[in-house]
Amino acid sequence: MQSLSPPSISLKSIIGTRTLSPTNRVAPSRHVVQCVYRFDSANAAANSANSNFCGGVGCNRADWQSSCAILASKVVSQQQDTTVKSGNADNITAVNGHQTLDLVPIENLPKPLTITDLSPAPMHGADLRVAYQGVPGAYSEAAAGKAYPNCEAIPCDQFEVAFQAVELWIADRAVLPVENSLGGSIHRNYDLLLRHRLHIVGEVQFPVHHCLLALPGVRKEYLTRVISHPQALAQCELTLTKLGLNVAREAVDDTAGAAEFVATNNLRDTAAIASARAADLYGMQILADGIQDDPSNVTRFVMLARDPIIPRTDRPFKTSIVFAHDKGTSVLFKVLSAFAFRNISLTKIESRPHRNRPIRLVDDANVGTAKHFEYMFYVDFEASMAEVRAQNALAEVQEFTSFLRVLGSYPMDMTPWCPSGGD
Ligand SMILES: O=C(O)C(=O)C[C@]1(C(=O)O)C=C[C@@H](O)C=C1
Repeated sequence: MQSLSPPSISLKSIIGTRTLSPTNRVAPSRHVVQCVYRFDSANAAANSANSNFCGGVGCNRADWQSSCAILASKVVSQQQDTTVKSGNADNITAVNGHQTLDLVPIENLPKPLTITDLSPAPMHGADLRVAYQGVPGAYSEAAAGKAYPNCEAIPCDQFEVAFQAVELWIADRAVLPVENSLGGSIHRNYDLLLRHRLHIVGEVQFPVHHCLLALPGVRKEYLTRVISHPQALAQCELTLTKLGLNVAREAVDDTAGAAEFVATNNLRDTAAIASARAADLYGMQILADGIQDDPSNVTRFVMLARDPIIPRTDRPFKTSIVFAHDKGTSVLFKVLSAFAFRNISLTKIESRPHRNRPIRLVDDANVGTAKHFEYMFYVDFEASMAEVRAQNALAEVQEFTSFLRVLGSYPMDMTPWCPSGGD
C-alpha cells in the first residue's frame, strides 16, 4: 500500500463538516425480540429443537455466550427527492455505457458524517438509514444500495464513524468492506468489529470496476500522480504500469473522495481511480475504463446492526467468529479440527495482533527469552448457528480458547456472478 507523501491530502479539509438536522436521525424501534446463542454442547440438541432458541436472555455461563436482541423494526420506505439514493432502480440511467444513478449537483450531495457530528437523537423513522465510509460515488455507497435497495445511504468520513452512527441510532445499519479478491483484507474493519459490539447481519459481494478519472481535457501525458483509496491503488497496480503511468501513487480515504479532490482543486496533473458514477458526480472524464488488474475484481462487504438476526437453516448461512488463546497459535490446529470433523467448510481465516496482549514471553533459563506474537483469529464458516453441528463445533472451540465471540450468523450472498456489472 502506498502511503501519502507530502503534501498529504486531507479529505476532511475539502469536504468540511455537516451539522445533523433533527430529520437526519433514526428513532429507536420499540419492537425488540430477545435471543441468545448457546454453544453448550449439552444444550445443543435442545437449542436446535427449539428452532430459533429465542426467549432466554440470561448469560449466566461463560463469556463466550453472546446474548443479543433482534430488532423487528418496521421500516417505511419513502422517497426523498433531495437525497441521493443508492441502487434505486427508478433513478438509474446509462452514462458512458455504465449504469449510473441520476446526477445530483455536487453542492447537494450529502456531506460525510464526522466524529463531531455523532450525537444520538430520536427521529421519526423514514427509510432504512445505512452508514458507509466515503463520499457519494464510493463503492461502499453502491454496496449499501445492493444490500438495501431503498435505503438512505449516509456517508461517513471514517469506518469508526460508521460503527458509531449505528451504535448511536443515527443509522440502522453500516455496510463496510472487509476483503477484496485482489487487495486482500481491510484490516481496520476486522479490528473495529472486535472493538465495537455490532453484529454482522449479512454480506454482499460487490464487483468493483475501476476507472481512471481526470479533469476534462487532461491527457495521460500530463499526469504526475494517481490518487485513490489504497485498496483501489493495489487493485490497479499492474494496469497502471502497463498504461505507462509510472507516476506517484498517493493514498486517500476513499475512491470517490479522490475524484472529488481532483475536481474541487482543479488538479490537471492528477488522476483519480474511482467509479464511473464518481466521474459523473464530480464532472470528471474517464481516461481508461476497467483498469482493475483482474476483471472479476470483487469486494466483500458486511452489513452491521445493533442486533443480530435469527439464524435459519432454510438457506445457506455463514457464521463469523473471533477467538484467541493464551498459548497462541499452538491451538489453531485443534480449533480448526472442530470444523473439519463436522464437515463445516471455512471460507476465510484472518489473524490480527492481540491488542491487549501483543507479546507472550517464554523464558528458558538455558537459552534466553522467546518473544511470541499473539493473535486474534477471525474465522468465517459455512453453517448457520441454528444447526446443531455448528453449535457443537463452537462448544468444542470454546474448550480450546480463552476468548470466543460470534460476530454474526447471516445469509450468504448467493447472487448470480456478473463480474463486469458493478461500479
Ligand atoms: O473507496 C471506496 O470507494 C470504497 O468504498 C472503499 C473500498 C475499500 O475499502 O476496499 C471498497 C471497495 C474497493 O475495493 C475499493 C475501496
